[in-house]
Parts: sequence; structure tokens; C-alpha cells
Amino acid sequence: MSAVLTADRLYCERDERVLFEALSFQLDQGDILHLKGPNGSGKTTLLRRLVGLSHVVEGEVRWFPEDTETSVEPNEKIWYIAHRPAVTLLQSPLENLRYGLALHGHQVPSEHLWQALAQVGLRGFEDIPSHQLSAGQQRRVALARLFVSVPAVKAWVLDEPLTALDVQAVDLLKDRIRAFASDGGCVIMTSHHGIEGDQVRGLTLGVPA
Ligand SMILES: Nc1ncnc2c1ncn2[C@@H]1O[C@H](COP(=O)(O)OP(=O)(O)OP(=O)(O)O)[C@@H](O)[C@H]1O
Repeated sequence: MSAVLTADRLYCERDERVLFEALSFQLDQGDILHLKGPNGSGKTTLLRRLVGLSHVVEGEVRWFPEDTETSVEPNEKIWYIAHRPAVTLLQSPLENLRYGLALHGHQVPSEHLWQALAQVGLRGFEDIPSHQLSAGQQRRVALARLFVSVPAVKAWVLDEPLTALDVQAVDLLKDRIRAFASDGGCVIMTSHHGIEGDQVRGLTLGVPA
């Protein structure tokens, strides 16, 4: 299994408090990294650094270090779903899913989008404005992307993906995450829930070395 991500000597300090230091790890295809730690320990900050959205973390991050193919940008291979998912409330779930994928350069047949929305329990809600959905349903809109198969995507970075979901949806998403990893994908996720599986590695922030 080839390397997906190497993180080397990451360091972050906020408000004169060191969140993490000398943090190094490598993730390969098939790995699930479960990032844990108390509120405020730096999990979101670390994820944002991994996807290039935070500049408060020192150290080196390299995606797909062994990749020789240059025609695909790393960002096209990585999906990041933030803690507050970007759902456009005036758009329907179907429109959110279609445009979200298009923003990443992926054109997907409508049939696959309908299937993904049905898988996350949004059958019958595909065409209504998303502001009419509950908080958990809005999270499902954002997470539906994970149920569309896009072979170019090799890594998921998920900030609290299980929040606000009911028990059934939590189990469904955990199964989907494990299946993606089993197919050679790599997942980095934060969660205050556990996730079980042979592929799962834990990393806890906020604990003195
Ligand atoms: N924009 C910011 N400016 C200053 N400090 C910030 C900023 N964003 C986050 N922090 C601080 O960085 C620390 C880590 O925040 P972060 O959101 O990464 O924690 P977290 O582990 O994801 O927490 P939670 O489990 O509550 O989501 C917190 O102490 C927070 O106050």
C-alpha cells in the first residue's frame, strides 16, 4: 500500500499554549486515522492544516509523496468535510450534491446522485430547499458526497462527521468509511464517538508526551 500522507514535525501554539509539537505520522492507503482529544485540543486546527486551510501550524505536510502522475492535482484527490458543513440552504440536496462535486471537478450522472441521497435517507427530500431540513438532515446532505463513488478521490478528511446523526446514520457512515478504506482509500477523521476496525489507528491530542 503506497503512502497517502506524511506529516513531519508539526507544531502549533495558540494563545501561548502549545497544542501539539514534534507531531509526525505517515498514513497509507487503507488507513483510518481517528483523531481524538478534548474540546480545544487542536483537532480542527490540525485537519485544516492538512488540507492547506490553516497557516498557524509549522512543519511539513506532503500528500501522495510517491505519486509520479502530475495530471491530477492533489486537491482533486482529497475531500474535506468541515465541522460546519458547507450546505447552501437555498439549494436543494440534489443541487448541493451536484455543485459540490462539480466544484471539485467531478461530473457525476444524476442517477448516481439520486442513489447517494437515497442511501443517506433523503429520498423524498431531494428537491426541496435545504433550509427546510433538520440539522441532522442538513449534515446528511453534506455527507451524501461520500456515498458517490469517484475513483479519483483517494482521501477523506472529515471533521466530526458523526455529529448530529441518529444511531442508524452513524452506523451507516462508519460502514461507508471502513468500505472506502478497504477499497484503498485513506480517511482522517475527528470524532468524540469511537470507530472500530482493523484499519483504525488512534491519535490523541491534548495529552502531555
Ligand atoms: N481563529 C482562532 N484564533 C485564535 N485561536 C483559535 C482560533 N481557532 C481556534 N483557536 C484556538 O485553538 C484551540 C484549538 O481549537 P480547535 O478548534 O482546533 O480544537 P478542537 O480540538 O477541534 O476542539 P472541539 O473538540 O471543540 O471541536 C482552541 O483553544 C481555540 O481557542
